[in-house]
Amino acid sequence: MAHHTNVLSFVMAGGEGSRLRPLTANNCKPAVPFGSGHRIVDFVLSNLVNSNVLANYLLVQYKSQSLEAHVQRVWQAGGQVPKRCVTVVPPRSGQVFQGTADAVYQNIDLIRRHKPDVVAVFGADHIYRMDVQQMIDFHQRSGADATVAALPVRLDECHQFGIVETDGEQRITDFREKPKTSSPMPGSTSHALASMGNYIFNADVLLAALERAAGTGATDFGKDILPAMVRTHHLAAYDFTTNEIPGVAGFEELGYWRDVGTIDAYFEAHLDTLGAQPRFSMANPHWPIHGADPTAAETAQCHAMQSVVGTGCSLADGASLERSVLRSGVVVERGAQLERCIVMDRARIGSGARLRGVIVDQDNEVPANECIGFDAERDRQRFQVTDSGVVVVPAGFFAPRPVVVQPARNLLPSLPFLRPKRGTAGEGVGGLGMAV
Ligand SMILES: Nc1ncnc2c1ncn2[C@@H]1O[C@H](COP(=O)(O)OP(=O)(O)O[C@H]2O[C@H](CO)[C@@H](O)[C@H](O)[C@H]2O)[C@@H](O)[C@H]1O
Repeated sequence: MAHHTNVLSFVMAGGEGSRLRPLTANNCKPAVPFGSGHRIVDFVLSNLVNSNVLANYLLVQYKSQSLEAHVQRVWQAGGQVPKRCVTVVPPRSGQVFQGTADAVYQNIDLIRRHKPDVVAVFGADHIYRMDVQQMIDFHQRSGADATVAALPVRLDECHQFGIVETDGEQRITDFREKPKTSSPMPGSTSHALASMGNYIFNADVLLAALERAAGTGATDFGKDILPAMVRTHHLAAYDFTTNEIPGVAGFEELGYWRDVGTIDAYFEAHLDTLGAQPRFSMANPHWPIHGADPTAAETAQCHAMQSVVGTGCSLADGASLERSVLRSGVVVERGAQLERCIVMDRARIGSGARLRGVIVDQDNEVPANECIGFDAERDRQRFQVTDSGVVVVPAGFFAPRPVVVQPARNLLPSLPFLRPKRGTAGEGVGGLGMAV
């Protein structure tokens, strides 16, 4: 039965995340922070590990340093999750992953070595809960060669997704990657069935498909492999809306799933997690999202005024928070007001500052009485502002004051080589992400 199925997973974490700029200036997309203590990659990894899939390979390439450090701390050290349940795999030196299928092809030896029954190929960029075992059960029951997880999306969003058509019995009859237009799915006038970028393959089918594709320029599952497989194989669509997660509250959105590929989608998904009756609750003990510092949830976190506050934050008298997320070590000085804001680790908000609809990235000390999010014209002159008016203060914009090491003045003239270049100690702090 499915629970004894040997599963190997590849999690695709090599995306550049260009539409999340400037948040991806120092992080790849899966490493971008989410909520008060997580990173985006924690959702897919929690889903796999909670589903008892314990052999997971995370395929990385761009700006993967912060991702690797995070995976090492949370997913390899043991503690919250079984030890070494995730292995990070960058391309071999001098190589790049040309696309998702090429990334798996370059690691085909892992499939040969593990000899799994099925291979799960999952994206790393989404906010959701999913019991992967239920998808594997469905895959095996339907007798498919490969199964694509799918859910309805609005027709005007179809150009962002792989769109599947089925015969009504969950067998895929057509797969088109990001089509300009789509027709609605049966029984709907407004929605079509989209691929979530999560696939289950029978291992032998995947091996053969990758070998066949190699050298033909077919490098991507969505663009090349799946559309071709529809004609030669039995492909099934797994209906994500039937996936059942324990502990989901009645007020939450059924089948919550968000592609946080743009700043607006990323910002909205944060708001979805806030309040007493969130659309998506971060605190479900039956299906935990691992990755945050455990003390964050227990001791330092408070939900006052529909906000979350990460570990080691400090809020001065009269500071006010509304529908906001503070990550760890954030300082909000006296009288500062934050409304609908995401403040990244260790940023400081000066006294009396007023921020509304703002993402403050790391390495910022917002000056006292600064005002952002109230004057769109002025904001646009200084910052990136999204279509829905979210302002992004990039890392290092309000550079923290460097720590100046006082040189021993009387020694300097005779020992010029000791003269600190613009404050030695400040270099590490002030030197980060200073391009803006
Ligand atoms: N060269 C590479 N090496 C390793 N990892 C890489 C990679 N390039 C991208 N990735 C990762 O693979 C996943 C898919 O990203 P892609 O950019 O390939 O496709 P996209 O998300 O646009 O569409 C996909 O996901 C949507 C759902 O969001 C589907 O509808 C659509 O059919 C599907 O192609 C992401 O997690 C990304 O980080």
